Amino acid sequence: MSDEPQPTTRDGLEWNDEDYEAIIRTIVDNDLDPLDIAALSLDEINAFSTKEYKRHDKGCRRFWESLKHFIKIHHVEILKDFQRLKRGENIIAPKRRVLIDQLVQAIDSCTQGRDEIQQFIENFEFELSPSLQEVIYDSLKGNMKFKTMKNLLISQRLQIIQGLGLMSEMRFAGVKTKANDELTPPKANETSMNKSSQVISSKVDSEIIRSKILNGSENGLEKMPVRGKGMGIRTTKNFAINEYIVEYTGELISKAVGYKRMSKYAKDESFGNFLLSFRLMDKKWFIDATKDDGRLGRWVNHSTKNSNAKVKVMVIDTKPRVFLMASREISTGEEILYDYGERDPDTIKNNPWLLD
Ligand SMILES: C[S@@+](CC[C@H](N)C(=O)[O-])C[C@H]1O[C@@H](n2cnc3c(N)ncnc32)[C@H](O)[C@@H]1O
Repeated sequence: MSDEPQPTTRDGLEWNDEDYEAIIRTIVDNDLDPLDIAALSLDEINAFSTKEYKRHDKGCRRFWESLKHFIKIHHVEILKDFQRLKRGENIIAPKRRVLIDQLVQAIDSCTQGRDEIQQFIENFEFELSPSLQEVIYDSLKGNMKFKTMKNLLISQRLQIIQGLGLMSEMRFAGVKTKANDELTPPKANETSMNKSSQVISSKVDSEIIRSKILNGSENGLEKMPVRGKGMGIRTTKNFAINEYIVEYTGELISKAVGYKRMSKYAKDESFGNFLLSFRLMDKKWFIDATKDDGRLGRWVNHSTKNSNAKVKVMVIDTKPRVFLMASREISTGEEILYDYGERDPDTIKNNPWLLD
């Protein structure tokens, strides 16, 4: 029996053969890894989207639904088509345009959840390899029917395809929540979901960031004492908006291990508060920077009102790397500050500096 996909409607969603083929052919011609766009397991996608879209309005539910289908089909068929082309066979592509149109309409009809979708897309700006970004962008830009999507991709730097999962819910986890020093598990960070999207100027940016992370770049920063806060980090050069600042390095640990350490550290103030939690693929992770590795990320202090940096994640060689990026222009001599994302009233009551 042939394993060719049937050129029929699937789940009521049709595809445009030519665009799909263009993408697949470029993947093959450029010797790209199709796993770049099909790296997620269906279980992960299902778990994530089922949970997430419940929280959104109708339009946003459609967005998540459509995105789920989109990636689902990529999983099964892109890999098959890739293999077919490698064998010199033709692709019999299913029709794909309608699905993309549905995505666009879903985005357009979103109301309350629109910011979250924008944030979602922004969070993926580093997830696709630059070469693949170009492939997808080139495939989309020639087709006026994709105008809305195109504009969105240009302004937000695409990331619709590999998508689901990198909802970066960052916060420091070890903040004491009660007088008896118990800790509550971190909650979702609503603020980070609502941060305004910033245009990333070009695909080159993600390459630069990747290389800065790999090189351990800490240019333009110095550690200094800050009154009432212990140590902090300030700039020795100007930073442009969206410029990479520093990686938050430490030990990457699972949620379970993270909670154990949180309890342990809460009992002894000498451990400080260097546990940062984030979400990736619907799983919570922690970076434990308790041990001073000489890097500067762990020394950056918090501000809700005057932050000039935001937390981002880039997956490099399957490992999530958390880093700070300038959320506005930063002048020489300014302290780097970002919002730790803690919103629990009890925690804030016991740590009033969180209102800064
Ligand atoms: C990741 S550490 C940052 C480095 C820290 N300042 C130090 O010297 O160890 C987080 C801790 O810094 C302190 N901190 C961060 N932001 C602060 C602020 N805005 N005001 C006062 N203390 C702050 C709190 O004690 C917090 O638990």
